[in-house]
Amino acid sequence: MDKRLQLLYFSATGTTAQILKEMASGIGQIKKEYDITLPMNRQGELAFESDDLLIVGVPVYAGRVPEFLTDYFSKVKGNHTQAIFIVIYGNRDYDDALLELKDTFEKNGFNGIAAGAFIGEHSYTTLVGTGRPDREDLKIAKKFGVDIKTKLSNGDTQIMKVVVKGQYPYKEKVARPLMAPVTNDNCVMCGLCARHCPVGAIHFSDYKEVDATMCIKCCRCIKSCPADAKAINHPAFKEIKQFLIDKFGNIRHEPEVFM
Ligand SMILES: Cc1cc2nc3c(=O)[nH]c(=O)nc-3n(C[C@H](O)[C@H](O)[C@H](O)COP(=O)(O)O)c2cc1C
Repeated sequence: MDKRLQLLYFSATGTTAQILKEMASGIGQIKKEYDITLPMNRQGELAFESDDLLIVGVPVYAGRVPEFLTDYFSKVKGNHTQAIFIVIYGNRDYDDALLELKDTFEKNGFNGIAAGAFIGEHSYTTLVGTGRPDREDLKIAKKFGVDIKTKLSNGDTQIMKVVVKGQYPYKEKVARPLMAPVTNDNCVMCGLCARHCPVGAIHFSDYKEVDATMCIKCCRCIKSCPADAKAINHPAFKEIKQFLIDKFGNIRHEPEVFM
C-alpha cells in the first residue's frame, strides 16, 4: 500500500482502539497513531495530506459522536485525505453517530471511502455486549481491512464514496441529571483515575472528588481502578443500566460495514 496509514481514536475503555488496530492489521503497517483519549493529546491542530489514509474511530455516546470531541475534531484537517470512519457501540444502537462522524470529517477535507459500526461491551455494564469485540468481531474487522486494501490497490479510489446509515436531524440529546462516580473506602489514593480521566474531572488534590459537571460517564475510572473503589450509584444511572440489560442483554447485534 502506498498510502501512509494513520489511526485517530478516542477510546475510554479500550474497545474502539482494539477494533481499529485489528482493521489496520488487514490494511498494512501503521505509520502513526493518535490516541486522543487523554486531554493532553487533544491540544493543538492536526493536519493530514493526500497521501495519508486515516482510520478514525469513536465510541457511540447517546447515539452520537461524543459531544466533547466536537471542538477538537473541528481542528483536524484533511487535504483530499482518504478516510475510514468507525463507530463502536454497546449493543443497543449507533443511531446517527456514523453519519455524524462522516459529515464532521468530510466537512474538513477528508473523503470517506469506507465505514463501519462494530460492537463493544457496554461501558455501563458487563451484561450488555458481554466480551465484545470477540473473535468473530475481530475476524470481521481484519477482513474489512483486507477488503479495503484490495479495493485501494485495484485503483478504484476515485469512485469510492461511502454512504452510511443515519438520519437528519441527528438524534437529539436526552437531558439527564448530573451524575458522577462516587468513591468508597477501598480507595488507596493511587491517583490512576485522575491521570486516566479523559476530561480531567477527577481532582488531583483529592482523587475521591469527581466534578459532576465535567464527568462524561465514560466509566474509565471505574473500570481501571485497581481497588474497585469507584461506581456511579445515582438511581437514574442504575435505571438506564437495568433498561439496557433487560432490552439488549440477550440479543446480539452484528458489525455492519459500508464500502
Ligand atoms: C456516555 C455513554 C453513552 C453511550 N451510549 C451508547 C449508545 O447510545 N448506544 C450504544 O449501543 N452504546 C452506548 N454506549 C456504550 C459504548 O458505545 C460502548 O461501550 C463502546 O464499546 C465504548 O467504547 P470504548 O471502549 O472505546 O470506550 C455508551 C457509553 C457511554 C459511556
